[in-house]
Amino acid sequence: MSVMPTNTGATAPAPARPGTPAAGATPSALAALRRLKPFVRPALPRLVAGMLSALGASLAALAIPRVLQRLVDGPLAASTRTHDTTALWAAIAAVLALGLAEAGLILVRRNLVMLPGTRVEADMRMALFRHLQDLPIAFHDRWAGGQLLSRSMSDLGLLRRWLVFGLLQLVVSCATVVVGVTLLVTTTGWLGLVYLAGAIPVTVITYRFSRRYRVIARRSQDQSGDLATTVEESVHGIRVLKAFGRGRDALASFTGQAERLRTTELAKARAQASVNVALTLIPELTLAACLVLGTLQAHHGTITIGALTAFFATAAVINGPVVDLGMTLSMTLNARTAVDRYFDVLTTTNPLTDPDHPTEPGQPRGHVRLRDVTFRYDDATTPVLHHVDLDLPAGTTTALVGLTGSGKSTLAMLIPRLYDVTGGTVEIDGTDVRHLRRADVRRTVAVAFEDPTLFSATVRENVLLGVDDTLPDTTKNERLTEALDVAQAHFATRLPHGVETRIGEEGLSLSGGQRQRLALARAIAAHPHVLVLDDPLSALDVTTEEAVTTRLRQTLTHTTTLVIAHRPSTVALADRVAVLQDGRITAVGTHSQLLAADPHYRYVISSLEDDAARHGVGTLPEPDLGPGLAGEAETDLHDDEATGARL
Ligand SMILES: Nc1ncnc2c1ncn2[C@@H]1O[C@H](COP(=O)(O)OP(=O)(O)OP(=O)(O)O)[C@@H](O)[C@H]1O
Repeated sequence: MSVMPTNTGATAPAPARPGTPAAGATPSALAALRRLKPFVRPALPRLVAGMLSALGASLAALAIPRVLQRLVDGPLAASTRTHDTTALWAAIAAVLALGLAEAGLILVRRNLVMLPGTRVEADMRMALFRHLQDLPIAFHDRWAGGQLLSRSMSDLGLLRRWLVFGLLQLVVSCATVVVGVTLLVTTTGWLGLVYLAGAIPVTVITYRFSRRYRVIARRSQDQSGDLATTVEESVHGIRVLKAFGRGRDALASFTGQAERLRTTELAKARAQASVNVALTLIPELTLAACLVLGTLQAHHGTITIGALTAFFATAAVINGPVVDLGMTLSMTLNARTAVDRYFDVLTTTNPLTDPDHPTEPGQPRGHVRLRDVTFRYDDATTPVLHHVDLDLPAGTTTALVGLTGSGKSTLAMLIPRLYDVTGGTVEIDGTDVRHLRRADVRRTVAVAFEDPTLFSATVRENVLLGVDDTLPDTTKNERLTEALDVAQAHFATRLPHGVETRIGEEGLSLSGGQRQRLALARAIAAHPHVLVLDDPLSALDVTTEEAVTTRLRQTLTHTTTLVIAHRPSTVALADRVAVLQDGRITAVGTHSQLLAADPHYRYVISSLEDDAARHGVGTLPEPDLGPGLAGEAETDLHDDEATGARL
């Protein structure tokens, strides 16, 4: 059994992932180039100067055969009679000067294009990262991390190499071939036309190659992205794979993907090799035909020996770019695929944007209201939340309780507008969150998730992530100390460098409970008016949880808090409890009221208690249910169990 994802892109042309056009649907090469304009424009002067240097170098190379022709037909022929070598030395000096000019111009070209190439790459990378930060969670739900990684790293690397080398090579090669062939045709007539005839098969072959190679290049770059995703997921989930002894499966799956990529790379190399053979053979065969014709012409005196020498010297200069055309073309097609893949992401529009005319937030109080809220995930057919009405008065703490999959986390994510509702409204202090700037909403609402993400940064930087940068250091320090204290994260001060200790990638060097407490501290340090806690204490032991709960209760007096409770003891934080059942709020009240009146709540709490008892973590003290109610709860539990609705 394979535990690793199998990516369809490995065997077929680019799969039509959401937001990923298939290879055939990509824009024309010219349109693809036009998309680069905003990034390339600042670098254009240097790129053009580099291109002119390269053209100059190429013209110098093409001028050498002309000098040779004059040398052979003039001074060289004369010197055999007069023994005067002055003109010979002058011609040698001219060839040397042209050779030096060519080398110098190549050096200038390299220096000119290196800087703008790296600039364009860096700018495009930053633009992509900025866009990824801006795109909503719904986008990130759909896109695999490895695909985004390969687009921002290897694709942009390909593009840079093409800009600093491939593009110039392409332009210079075309110019060299056009100027060279024109020279051949105008100076040698029929001989030049025979050489030009070689262009017909070259054009047909390169056209076919381009069509074929484009598809393979897209497949290869998509497969690299899939492979990067697999590496990322398996490194991320290395503990699970090891714990379940699934290393071999992971390796087998990875090997399969790597093999498919290898097959694609081989197909690429084969396509390139066959075009290279053709592009080497055709000019050579053409030259052989020209040699026969040229020799005959020289024999009949219709062409001078100097002109024939110049013809072959010029043809040798043209042959270089023609032979390299396969490589230049494949570089261009790889870059074009990279551009397509890059813009697949960059042109993904963000439906979750700031309004054109945002409402200016007044003095925030933290009153949250969900009115008739319905929500459906993009890729789902049915809504997760149905006509949810929930009022969270300012300064109150509400626990959200429900069976697994009932939609608690989804509801919580609507408050900071991580998703937009599909129906109804989420309001903060009477204003629809969609009418506020996202920055204003996120300044008002802080979130701590069950699965805490910590960044490769110091404890201080992680905890102060949501704190206004412009605040004075003393205020920031106070916030840090208070947040660590409330979250019972005092361990942070005992780390080797205290709060300045860098914590490993995603905080992996810390325990689950320690990471959770730092994530909680981060939410508290932001001093939000609304705090959303998605089961933030699940990894804590009973004693620590109790200490955190006590401190939170003291601190949250002025904060509107919605806490998702997976453990009965977390419910103790709340003034009141809202019950979510299959995406509907079915009851709101105090813990005791609900225990007394709501069978589903009793079932949920009893399930949570079972779960907590199994894991040896906190339960709520038994409230006075009154005669008969405890038994009722038990009956309901059995009823629910009978229907299979088990937590
Ligand atoms: N990104 C997503 N795309 C599509 N469906 C999703 C997505 N996230 C969650 N769901 C679905 O929405 C439903 C509610 O999920 P949600 O995570 O909100 O439930 P929950 O009550 O928080 O569950 P739990 O207690 O297990 O955390 C589930 O059926 C889930 O499969």
